[in-house]
Amino acid sequence: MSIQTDDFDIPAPRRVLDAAPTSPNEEAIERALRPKLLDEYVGQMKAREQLEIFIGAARKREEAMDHVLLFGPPGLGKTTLSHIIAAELGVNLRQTSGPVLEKPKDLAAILTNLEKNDVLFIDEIHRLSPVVEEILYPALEDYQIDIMIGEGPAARSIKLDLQPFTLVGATTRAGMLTNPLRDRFGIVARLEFYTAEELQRIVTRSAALLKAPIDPDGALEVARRSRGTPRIANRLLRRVRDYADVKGDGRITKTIADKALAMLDVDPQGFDLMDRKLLDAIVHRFDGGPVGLDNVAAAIGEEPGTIEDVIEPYLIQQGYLQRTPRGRVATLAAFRHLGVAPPKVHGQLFDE
Ligand SMILES: Nc1ncnc2c1ncn2[C@@H]1O[C@H](COP(=O)(O)OP(=O)(O)OP(=O)(O)O)[C@@H](O)[C@H]1O
Ligand SMILES: [Mg+2]
Repeated sequence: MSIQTDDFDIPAPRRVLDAAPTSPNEEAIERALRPKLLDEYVGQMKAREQLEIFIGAARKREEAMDHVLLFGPPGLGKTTLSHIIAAELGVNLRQTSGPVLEKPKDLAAILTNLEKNDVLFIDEIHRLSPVVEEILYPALEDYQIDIMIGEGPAARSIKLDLQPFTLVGATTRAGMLTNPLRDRFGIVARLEFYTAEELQRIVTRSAALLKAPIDPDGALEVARRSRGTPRIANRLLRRVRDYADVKGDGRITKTIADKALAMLDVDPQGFDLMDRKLLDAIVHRFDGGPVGLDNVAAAIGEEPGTIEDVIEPYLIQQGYLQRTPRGRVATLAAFRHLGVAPPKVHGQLFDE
């Protein structure tokens, strides 16, 4: 990638449409762009409506809110929402993640330090180890934990009371949560991909924060090509701003956005090389499918987990790909997108 970026000391990301943060620098910028209150949080009406009610009720009763599970593809605003929940409740947020909590005592230390009605945010909660998960159950249910004191024959278990608290768990893979854990969340919110209009609002807001002048059409162009994902929208905005500064007068117009995004290999559908590679493999190498996940993964040299969590969800939501019991199937839209004539006999899979 040859354009100048504001994080030029760090290698260019492998994928400009990567839904995960691509550098520590980017995480810092994200924090600055993160909405702080529910009112500034764009879209996700369903999740927001639910949360507004539960937050309001908890505040009124001065109680801890019920535990919340947030799930959805990366970059849709799970971490942002967890911060907002704590801010709206007017309590502290303690943040940790599944893989960081190696031993029960790691979690016990955090739990016993929580103050009344605090929010504990556990990111990647599907990666909690079973022994850690075990001590979470009574904590969630009765605000109590059992901890072991001493070792060997002298070891004994004691019960400790905790302050009431709210667990906010985030995951990209709700299917990987154990049933007992999933059952302990009173509020389950699934985050959806954003519409172009919602992303346009996010881009416009971010541009204002970055002091980058932008036309509504320019913002919409960035929005349309961001795979329905705010993190990507904010990243593309920064790249487009660089382009506007170097090749134009700094203003982000539709034309500038178009040119910058074409240079970044983001096509008008918002697909990037990885998306096209996946569709291409299914269409050309597997005749449109059905093909098993592992086979496509091997064909394009990508982890099956990445395909499943990061690449596929958007293609499925946009109607370019279907997950069937027999494997992945490219739709007519995918054939058209690649400019390939669909197979003649295509049965009901191609109902549109
Ligand atoms: N609803 C929203 N309105 C405005 N900006 C948003 C919204 N959701 C997310 N963002 C922006 O997108 C960025 C990424 O969001 P966030 O870090 O919350 O995603 P995430 O779902 O936690 O991703 P991951 O799965 O990788 O942890 C944030 O920095 C924020 O600026
Ligand atoms: Mg996150």
